[in-house]
Amino acid sequence: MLELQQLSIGRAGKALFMPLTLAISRGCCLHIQGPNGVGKTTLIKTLAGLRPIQQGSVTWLARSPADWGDDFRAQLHYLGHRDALKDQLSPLENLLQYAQMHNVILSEERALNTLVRVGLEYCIDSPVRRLSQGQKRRAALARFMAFSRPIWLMDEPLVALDVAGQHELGDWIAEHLQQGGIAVLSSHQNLPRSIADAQIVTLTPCVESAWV
Ligand SMILES: Nc1ncnc2c1ncn2[C@@H]1O[C@H](COP(=O)(O)OP(=O)(O)OP(=O)(O)O)[C@@H](O)[C@H]1O
Repeated sequence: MLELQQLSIGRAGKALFMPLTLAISRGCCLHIQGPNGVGKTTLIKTLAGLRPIQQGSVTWLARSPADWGDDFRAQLHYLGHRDALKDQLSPLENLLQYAQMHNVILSEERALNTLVRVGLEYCIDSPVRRLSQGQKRRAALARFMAFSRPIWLMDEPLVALDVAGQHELGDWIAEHLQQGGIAVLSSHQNLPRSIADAQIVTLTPCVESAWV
């Protein structure tokens, strides 16, 4: 279970949204909603361990990210606004290099199968700089599918995907949930039907001024 207890995060010393307390069980998807600038991206980055927690706590399986240490990063896949791909490398090279950087054994056969599954069969060997935005997003999502990690954190994952791709992504997330994973995502759009029953949290802008 991923638990947030009275979690407050901020920018420039100011809390962004009212403290958040919630629990996400295995097999569940959390859809983070809220107006522009309320802090959805910042929250997801914080859950990914990319930004500090100012107040409150986050625990995964009852241990804080600090307790997990370096092992915490291995519990999750993170997709940000940028697809974090190397432009000069192909989707296949990106995927294999990503696995190597994370000390994961990934055979070329499995990497190829994954890229076919995400719809990149015709551009497996093209440099990423020649791909469309939607193809880049699919290449980034291939990481999630190539090797299993229990926590999927996705910031606006539907952006740039065509309608079919949005439904495919919904199906991939639903499959991940069926396997006992959890997913936390932000989206201004309605979620695809296969994950439309996601738990929703709407961030409320914090009107109070600053940290104590
Ligand atoms: N690099 C930065 N430095 C300082 N403040 C920032 C930075 N990035 C974002 N912010 C501020 O942090 C707040 C939260 O931004 P964030 O991107 O998390 O919001 P969001 O809810 O994801 O917004 P949107 O729906 O527009 O994507 C905003 O008020 C923004 O101005």
